[in-house]
Amino acid sequence: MRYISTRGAAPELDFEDVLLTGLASDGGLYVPKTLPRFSHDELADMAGKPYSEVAFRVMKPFVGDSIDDATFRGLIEDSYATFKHDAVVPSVQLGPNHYLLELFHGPTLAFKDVALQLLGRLLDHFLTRRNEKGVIMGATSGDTGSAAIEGCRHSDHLDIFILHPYQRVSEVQRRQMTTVLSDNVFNVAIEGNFDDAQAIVKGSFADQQFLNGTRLIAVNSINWARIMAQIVYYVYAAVNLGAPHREVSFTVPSANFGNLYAGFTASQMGLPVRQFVIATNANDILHRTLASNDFSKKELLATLAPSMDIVVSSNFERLLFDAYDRDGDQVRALLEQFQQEPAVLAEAPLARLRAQFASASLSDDGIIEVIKDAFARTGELLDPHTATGFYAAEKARADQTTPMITLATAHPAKFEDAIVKAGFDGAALPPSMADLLEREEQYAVLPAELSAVQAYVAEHRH
Ligand SMILES: Cc1ncc(COP(=O)(O)O)c(C=O)c1O
Ligand SMILES: N[C@@H](CCOP(=O)(O)O)C(=O)O
Repeated sequence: MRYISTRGAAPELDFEDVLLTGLASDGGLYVPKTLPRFSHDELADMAGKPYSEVAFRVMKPFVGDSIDDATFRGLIEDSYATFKHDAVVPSVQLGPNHYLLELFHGPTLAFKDVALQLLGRLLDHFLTRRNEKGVIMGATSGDTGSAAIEGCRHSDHLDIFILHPYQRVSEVQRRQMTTVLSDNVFNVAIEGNFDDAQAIVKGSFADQQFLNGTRLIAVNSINWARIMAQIVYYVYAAVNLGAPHREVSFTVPSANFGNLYAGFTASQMGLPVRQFVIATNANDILHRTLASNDFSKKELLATLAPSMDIVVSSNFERLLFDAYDRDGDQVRALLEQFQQEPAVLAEAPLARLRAQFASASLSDDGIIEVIKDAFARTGELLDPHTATGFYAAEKARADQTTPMITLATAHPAKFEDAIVKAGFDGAALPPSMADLLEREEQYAVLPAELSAVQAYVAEHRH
C-alpha cells in the first residue's frame, strides 16, 4: 500500500513511514493512494466474528507486508484485551432502529483508546525493529492525550509530549494525563485553546530542527494509522446489524473529524452506508460548511463538550481531497484561503458531500436537555459529546427505516460538569481510577508559542 499527500506535493510513503511520521512535508495529510474494497461476501463473512478478527481483516490491506500476520494479530489481540467489554465496542438499542455504539470501554474511557492502544504497540514494534527512538508530540482537547499516554508510555523508544489547553479540559481528563508520572511522559498546558496547541504540533512537523535529527511522530488523527484502526468499528457494528444485506447510517459527534473520516473510508471500501450525520457542539464549523457553505473560522468557544472545542478540523482536509476528486492543488488553494479569510466550497464538491452527509449542532443548553431527555426515554446516561450525536441522529436522519448507529465517544464519568448540570449526582469512575482525584499531578504551563514549546521539548527529551 502506498500513501499520498492531500496537497499532492510530498513524496509517496509506505505504511511504516506513514506510521512513523505526522504531517506530509507539503503540509498535507497522508491517505492511501488506492483504497482496498471488500466484496459483499467478505463483508457478510465478518458478521459474528470476534472484534480482533474483524480488525485484522480490515487493517491487513493497509499494513501490507510491513509486518507479518502472526505479529500483527498478536498486537491486535493485546490491544483489545485491555478493553473491559467482551465485545470491545458493544452496541445497545436506544429505540426503534436507533443503536448506540459504545466506544468507551478502553483504559481511558473514550473512543481514542481503540486506535491508540494499537498505535502505541505498532510504534514500539517498528522502532524496536529499527533500533530507533522517537519523540511524540500530540495536541489534545482532553481525550487523545490520556489515550496516547496510556498507549505509548511503556515503550522504551518513545518520549511523549502532550499539549492541552490550560483550564479547558475537564478535571478527570486533565488528571488522567497529569498523574502519569513516567520518565518519558511530559504534559504541557498551553495558555491558549486546542487550535493553538494543534498549530504548535503542526508547526513542529514543518520545522524539526529543534530535535536534531530525532524522529518526530504524531499520535493525533493526522497519523493515518489512527484512521485505519477506527475504520474497524464501523465495519464491525454494521455487519452485526445486517450489513451488507442492508444499509446502515451513522451519526458521529465530530470536531477534528478523524472519527467520521474513518467511517467515510469504510463506505468507500464497500460498506453500504445510507447516510452520515455530523454532530457538533456550538463550535459548528462542520455544520455551517455543510448546511450553508460557510467554511469560515469563528471564535473557539468553551462548551460543556470540551473535547469538541475545535475550529480548525484537521481531517476535514482528507474529506475535501475526496470531494475535490483528489486534486491536491485545489485542496491547497482552498485551505490557504481558509487560513486568511472566509472560504466557500465549489458547487460540485459541496453537492457530493451533501449527497451522503447531513449535520446538526447543539448548544450547551441543548446538551443538558438532551442528557435529561435521553435518560428519561432510554435509561442511558450519555456523555455531553454523545448527547450531540443523539440529538443530531433524531433531527437529521434521512429516514426511520435504515438502522441509525450513534457513536458513544466517551464515558459520562469524564464530564461531571455537564452531568451534574443535567440533574444527576455524577457518574462513577471505574475502580481502577477511584483515587484519581487524590493522585499527584505534574505538568508545565507554557505560552502558546511554537518556540517556547520546542525549547521545552528539546530540553526534556531523552
Ligand atoms: C469524546 C469525544 N467525542 C467526539 C470527538 C470528536 O471526534 P473527532 O475529532 O474525531 O471528530 C472527540 C475528540 O476528537 C472526543 O474526544
Ligand atoms: N478531541 C480530541 C482532539 C484531537 O483529536 P485527534 O483525533 O486528532 O487526536 C482530543 O480529545 O484530544
